[in-house]
Amino acid sequence: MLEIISGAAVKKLDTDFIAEKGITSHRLMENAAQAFCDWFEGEYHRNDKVGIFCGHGNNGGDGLAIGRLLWRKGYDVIIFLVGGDAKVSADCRLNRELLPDKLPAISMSSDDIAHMEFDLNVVVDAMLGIGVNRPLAGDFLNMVIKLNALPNVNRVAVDIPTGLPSDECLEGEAFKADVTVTFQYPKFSLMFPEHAAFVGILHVANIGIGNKFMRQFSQNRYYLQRKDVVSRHLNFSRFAHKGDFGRVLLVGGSYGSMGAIRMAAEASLRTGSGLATCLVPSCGVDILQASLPEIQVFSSSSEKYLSLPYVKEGLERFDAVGIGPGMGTTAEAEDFLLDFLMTFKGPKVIDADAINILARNKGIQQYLGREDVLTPHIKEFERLVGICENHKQRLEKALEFSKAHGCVLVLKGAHTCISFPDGTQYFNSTGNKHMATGGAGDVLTGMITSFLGQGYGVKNAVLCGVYQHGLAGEIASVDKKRGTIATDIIKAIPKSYVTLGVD
Ligand SMILES: NC(=O)C1=CN([C@@H]2O[C@H](COP(=O)(O)OP(=O)(O)OC[C@H]3O[C@@H](n4cnc5c(N)ncnc54)[C@H](O)[C@@H]3O)[C@@H](O)[C@H]2O)[C@H](O)CC1
Ligand SMILES: [K+]
Repeated sequence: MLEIISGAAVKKLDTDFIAEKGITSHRLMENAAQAFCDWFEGEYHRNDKVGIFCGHGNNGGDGLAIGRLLWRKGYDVIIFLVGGDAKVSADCRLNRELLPDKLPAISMSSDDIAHMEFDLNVVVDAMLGIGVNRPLAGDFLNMVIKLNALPNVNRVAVDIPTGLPSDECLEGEAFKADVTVTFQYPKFSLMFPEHAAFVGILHVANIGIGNKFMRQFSQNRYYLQRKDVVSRHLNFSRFAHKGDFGRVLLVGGSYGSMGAIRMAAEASLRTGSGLATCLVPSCGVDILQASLPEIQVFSSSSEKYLSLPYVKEGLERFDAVGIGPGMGTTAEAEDFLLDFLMTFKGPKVIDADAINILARNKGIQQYLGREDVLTPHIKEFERLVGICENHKQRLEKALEFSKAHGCVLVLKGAHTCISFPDGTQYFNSTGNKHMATGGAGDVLTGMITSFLGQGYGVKNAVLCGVYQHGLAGEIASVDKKRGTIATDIIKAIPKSYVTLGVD
């Protein structure tokens, strides 16, 4: 599991690593530059005009080494040196000295920054990295504003966009990257939605520092990747029958909002549940049976409202429950929900309106257990805990909530953050902007419920569910882009197993 450590710890991390390996800091910078170039070669052509904007610290040193390596590979490179007379770091100086004579390198005066015209296809930002310690001003600020405004260029940030602090929220301006190639581990602030427009697509480049070195700086924050998920999947024997894959119950729906529960149910089947049942008000029975013949439907006696007594006796037959999608927040829905949560003690995913209802109730702890998973998006989350100043505070409150209530909290969004009562937080690496579409959350509810029902422990169920939901979204959007809708994500769930090599 890849650690997300603080920017402040990186200096010590580097020192420990190079001491143990008996290499120089210059060698580590060369590794970083090489890792960047390996990625770059897969993305850009030799005839692209590449401008590399280098500062005076080690981020600038990376940029210079990148320039030298790309130039040797035959790329059309120009180096721009930004930062005037500021003190140059030792490795940055060494890389300035190593620049081949024929590789053009221009020192940018304030006047150049104001007036120079650029003819570039790719802008590589290596002005400032995680050493940034104040808002941008002067030459750096003017350069960033100018580069952000250039039309028709691809913008790539080295390690972190210039101006973004690694652990805090941005104050002032920063470079707006289309892609950020970050070294070794994603910096904490790259996970904040406020920074999405600056970070662009995130790529993590391995520069060879093993987890062993990172672990001593652990902050119990992890970046969830493919390799962490595959081994968490259960294997089923060829003699398995449908009961072995779990019976799940999806509870919710109301007049005009029956699609949400239908999507959750279909997602649970596509994730592998043996049997899926929906519990809905009776106005939903025909809709669900006609649109999803693979499920069973239980209904309350009421046309409009969910009720429990009718099914109370049969609840223990279900291995897991997903509750909330489309349920509404009426007083009737509230009575039903609270009664249901007190009755069914098995693992549950609590989503959407079920969260909104819990948010207006005091003492919600009594309704939540260690196998329960809440899946709010940001607005639902703030109904639970109050308005937050920024995402950093939201992440702190998510962890506090999980610890205080002993349940799992999945804060949805780009880099969905999963908080566990043991104090750990996991940030998801899959998914993209095309998943911001109505019903995507219902699909996630169905997927996590399915894994819980299949007998996955709660940690594995949530990590697999969140990662694979994002992966299915990526697969679905390959040929649909902004036309991707939630049912496309459901259809892509089987392919996500294929991609992971899980049968
Ligand atoms: N293990 C790794 O991840 C490695 C990362 N590397 C790269 O090194 C940078 C961090 O380098 P550092 O020298 O510490 O910091 P910067 O290059 O970001 O620059 C610091 C420099 O800038 C001054 N400064 C700070 N804020 C401002 C500002 N707003 N305006 C002007 N100047 C500012 C500060 O005082 C310093 O003088 C990391 O991001 C990676 O890119 C290495 O390659 C090795 C391995
Ligand atoms: K940078």
